[in-house]
Amino acid sequence: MTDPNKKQIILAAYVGGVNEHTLWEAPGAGSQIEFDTFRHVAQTAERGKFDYFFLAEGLAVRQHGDDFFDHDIVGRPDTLPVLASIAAVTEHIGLVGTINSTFNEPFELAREFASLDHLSGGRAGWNVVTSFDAFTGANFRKGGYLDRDQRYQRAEETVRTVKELWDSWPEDAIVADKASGTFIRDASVGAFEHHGQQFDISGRFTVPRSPQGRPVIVQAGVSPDGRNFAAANADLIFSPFRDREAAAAFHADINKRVVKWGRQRGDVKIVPSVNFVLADSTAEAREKEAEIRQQTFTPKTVRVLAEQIWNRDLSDFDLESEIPPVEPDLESGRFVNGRTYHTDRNTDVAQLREYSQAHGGLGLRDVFIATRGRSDFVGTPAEVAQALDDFVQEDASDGFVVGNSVVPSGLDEFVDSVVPLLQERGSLREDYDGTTLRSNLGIPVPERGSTTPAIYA
Ligand SMILES: Cc1cc2nc3c(=O)[nH]c(=O)nc-3n(C[C@H](O)[C@H](O)[C@H](O)COP(=O)(O)O)c2cc1C
Repeated sequence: MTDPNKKQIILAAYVGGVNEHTLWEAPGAGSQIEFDTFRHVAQTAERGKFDYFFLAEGLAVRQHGDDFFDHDIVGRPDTLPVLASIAAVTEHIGLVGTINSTFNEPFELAREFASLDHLSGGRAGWNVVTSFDAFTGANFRKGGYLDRDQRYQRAEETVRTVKELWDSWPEDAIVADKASGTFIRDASVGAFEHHGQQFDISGRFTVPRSPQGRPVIVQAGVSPDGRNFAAANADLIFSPFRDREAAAAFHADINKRVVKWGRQRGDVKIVPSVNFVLADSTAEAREKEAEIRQQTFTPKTVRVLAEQIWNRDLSDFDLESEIPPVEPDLESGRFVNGRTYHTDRNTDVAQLREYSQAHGGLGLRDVFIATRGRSDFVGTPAEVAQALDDFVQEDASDGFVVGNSVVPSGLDEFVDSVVPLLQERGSLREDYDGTTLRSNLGIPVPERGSTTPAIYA
């Protein structure tokens, strides 16, 4: 039974594509691109009454020297066809896709998500990202990679324009009266006009108002600009803050910004990305988690991560037994093409050396195993259910985007063992109460024509 005195936990199932957290060689791991993989995760999540199924987006293949990461190719199919196919084999679960706002036109985005909303009966959501892969822009004729303020300027106007397009059809525009031969009530439906800094467009929008009116808007990005953009424009934030203290600080900060931008506290739900390890006893779960870290940091992965930090070829060094005794290359262009490097390379290397020395001269691989890639919720199902519940009730978040290192079968045990305990605790629905993603999330449909404050205007 849901308990009216408790916050209800939002749950999403995450398929992020293959990266160093995905144990693609594990016995339970399947293809990262075949339909059955996505179907399995989505249907399992729906069995667990999750709010939505969630896909990340990677638009460029990461490169390492002259080599590329084969993982990226087999783990990043295009988001929208996957979600549309999943709409056909699920009934209730929301379908949220990550799409970059720099490289797409509002007209295309509005059409795609409104169409998904129609096909799924009101279950579509768009995770608006601006991307941290600077080299992504090289794939596109227009847009390129923009500075952060420009990226968010474009994101804001893109989202505003998309909402205008979604709102261009009134709910009652289609009459479809066979007797009189009247299909559309008023010949002006769908008319739009937007004249802004980024877009100067006018015409007729081609997709009638969709079941949610406006599909759910999600955001991921944590700079002050990203936070303001989300606070003013989004319904939900996909957050990277999984540590309780950092998550609570982020939750409080976002809610302050939400109020600053004229909305109500709680209008923007925050869901961090988390993973879990379950076993019959705490000790067993910890052992299993340590084993996963051993498997995660394969020699190949360690070398790529190290070369990303050092920004140079490290093939002459034995990373099993030493920390490379060379300094990072601060001058050359990026040796590993992937995520923009945000922290200071010298500081990162100094910290790795310090940890190694403090622990009897560990090699780099063991330092990574000891310090990185820890799972967030480790224990028995009862321990994990309690920890998840406390996290939400104490306002560190409003729910979780749950991922697992084994795709697609990793989610099964969570749904079979943790979900019933959350339901028993009164923090998770026993069945879907709404028919749309918005109604299940408790996020009302904004009034047609309503606007959000413009931060970058
Ligand atoms: C939790 C999280 C997930 C993200 N997922 C994606 C993604 O799937 N694809 C992508 O291109 N960018 C993704 N991003 C990148 C963000 O869109 C953003 O560009 C990046 O965090 C830098 O933004 P910031 O300057 O506001 O921090 C993600 C960011 C976060 C924090």
